[in-house]
Amino acid sequence: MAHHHWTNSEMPIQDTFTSGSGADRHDYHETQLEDILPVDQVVNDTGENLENVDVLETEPPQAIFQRSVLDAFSKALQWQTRKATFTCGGTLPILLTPEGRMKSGELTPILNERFNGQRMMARGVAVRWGSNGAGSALTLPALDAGEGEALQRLIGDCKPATFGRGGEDVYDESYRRAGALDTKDFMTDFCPYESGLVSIIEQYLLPPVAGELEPQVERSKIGEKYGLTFDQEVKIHAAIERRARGRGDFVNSSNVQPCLEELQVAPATTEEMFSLLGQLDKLGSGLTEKADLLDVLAARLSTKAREQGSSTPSREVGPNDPKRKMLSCGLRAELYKLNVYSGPSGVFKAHVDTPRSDMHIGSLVVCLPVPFEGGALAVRHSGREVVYKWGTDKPAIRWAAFYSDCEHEVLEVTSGHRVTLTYNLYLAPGTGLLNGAPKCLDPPSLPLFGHLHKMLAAERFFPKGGYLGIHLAHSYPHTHPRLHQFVPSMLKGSDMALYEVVVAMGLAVVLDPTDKNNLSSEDVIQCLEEMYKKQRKSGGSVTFLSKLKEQKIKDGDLRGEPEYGEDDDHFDVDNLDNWFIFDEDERPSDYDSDEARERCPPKVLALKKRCDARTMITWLGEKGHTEMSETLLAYGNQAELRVRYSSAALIVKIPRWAPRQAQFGIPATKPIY
Ligand SMILES: O=C(O)CCC(=O)C(=O)O
Ligand SMILES: [Fe+2]
Repeated sequence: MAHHHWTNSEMPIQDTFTSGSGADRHDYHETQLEDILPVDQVVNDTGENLENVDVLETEPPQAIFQRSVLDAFSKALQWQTRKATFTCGGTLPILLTPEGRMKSGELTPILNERFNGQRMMARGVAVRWGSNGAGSALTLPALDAGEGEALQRLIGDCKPATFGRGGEDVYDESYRRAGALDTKDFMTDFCPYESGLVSIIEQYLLPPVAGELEPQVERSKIGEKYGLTFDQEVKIHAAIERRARGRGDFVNSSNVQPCLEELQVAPATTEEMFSLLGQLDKLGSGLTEKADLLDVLAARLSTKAREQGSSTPSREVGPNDPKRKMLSCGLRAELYKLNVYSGPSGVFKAHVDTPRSDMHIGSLVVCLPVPFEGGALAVRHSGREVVYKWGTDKPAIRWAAFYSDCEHEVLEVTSGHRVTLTYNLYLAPGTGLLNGAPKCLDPPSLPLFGHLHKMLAAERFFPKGGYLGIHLAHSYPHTHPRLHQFVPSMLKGSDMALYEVVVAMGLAVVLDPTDKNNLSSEDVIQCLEEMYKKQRKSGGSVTFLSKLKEQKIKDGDLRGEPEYGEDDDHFDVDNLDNWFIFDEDERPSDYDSDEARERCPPKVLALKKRCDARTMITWLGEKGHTEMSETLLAYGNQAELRVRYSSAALIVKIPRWAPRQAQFGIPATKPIY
């Protein structure tokens, strides 16, 4: 077969421009709207399937249909991000000029604009392979006969591609007919970060909280009612569900005790246990309602947690803790293989990729600009399918990413060569892998470090110590109703730099959301003081980060309480004294005292505490976003998706001069690093 390669005349520039906006951009098959709806929610135009006759009388069928479609859609957005978007893909057009490929760095903004803002590759993709002294190089798209020959060589140098079956790598042409190179045998200058692919995939495939990649537990009101953490709620549901199989709304009463024991909330005495069992199964029918059991378990678990107070298990996030997943907000793409599927019968039948670790969440396939026919990539999840048809007749890089548990398949390549790079996608702490990961960044190199160091080394700067509140420059979005704690790994740009510097200095710091009244959490000062004490005791900042994390995730954050001031609407913060029923001279020094509790509504006390905390803090900078912007996608009165942007501040404890002198008291003339 004569090798096909692109020439400049075949590929005029104008053509390249139009290829991105025409039909060619949508040549993958998109899921129909009906596919999104659970079967029982698909309603025909006449509304015949609807049970609710009342609605039928007052609303035209069309409106009912529309509403149910939108309802289902917004539900999907809310709870099933994971299912609604299981894959995404796109095109990176390669710009060819009459002179051939452009050199890197020659793209102009005008060209970008003409291309609908879509990113373009101005240069080809280079691949180098072969052993020492016998290496070859190739740039794709292949523009002349020489490059065409090099491509043939690359294909010839690939090894037959195996795949995993029954725990071992096997070669079976009826299942996979392809060639492959290992990462140790080739190099490429294609970079999924540089081209913007990783950011795009992060945006589409990473849910707001990566913990949602875990199987979803239907949210119950119970968690909120009893102030349970997410983990506690999951445990309760799991304990009950495991014993309720096939019994609808009930569990066998004989299962109540095992549930209580599993959650370590069983009554201490037999009498108590009997009374509890009697309470749950009043009729002695042998069946207990799930809802009742849920309530009892939740109540007992929450009481127990309260009794144990601050001695609850550490919330530290270790390297193997599943919470690490929740705190991840970035992706890392790791090059895995170069694959070649050649016509007429290159194929990889339906399979699921082997998970490489528990942080492995998906795969990225990048199809290099080599012409071929057939060879579509089909990706499936929950009975839905997206087919990427990439038979490239234009020099472009096509790509697709999908979750690990998606079945996928490369349909038969009928002619040409389908050359792909595959990447494993891993959850990572955040853009740039800054926080928590071994750092390549040296905080003293940040200009801020010098500034802050100078301040701390001056005796006249807070000689008696104090608290510094620094408003963050960016605001941070939250879409999860409960898991909206701030984590350092979310921080962007200058905020991240500030945080890194403060931590590197060994200062006690709290990352705290501020509400619309500009108030911090009520225990922010207490939290800083505890942290400072612990640091002094341990004699340094080595364990500092994990300590911070431990304290930062507070129960309130996990409880889904309206943390950001919604509830404070009833209180006029400036005139709080109207609510505060003590006289000036008889104010209790301790808000937690019994006296204070007796005479003040708890909300007022908490608010007062926050107001007072505020006056103890010296504030720097402007509050980033003065109001919470809320995007509300609501239809009817139930399902809604909210994105909240919240401001936050870093609150730093400045130690008194004496301890500070020991730490920072170097002469101002001496260079800092
Ligand atoms: O090359 C492709 O399109 C995908 C290959 C694949 O599924 C794999 O390597 O696991
Ligand atoms: Fe695969």
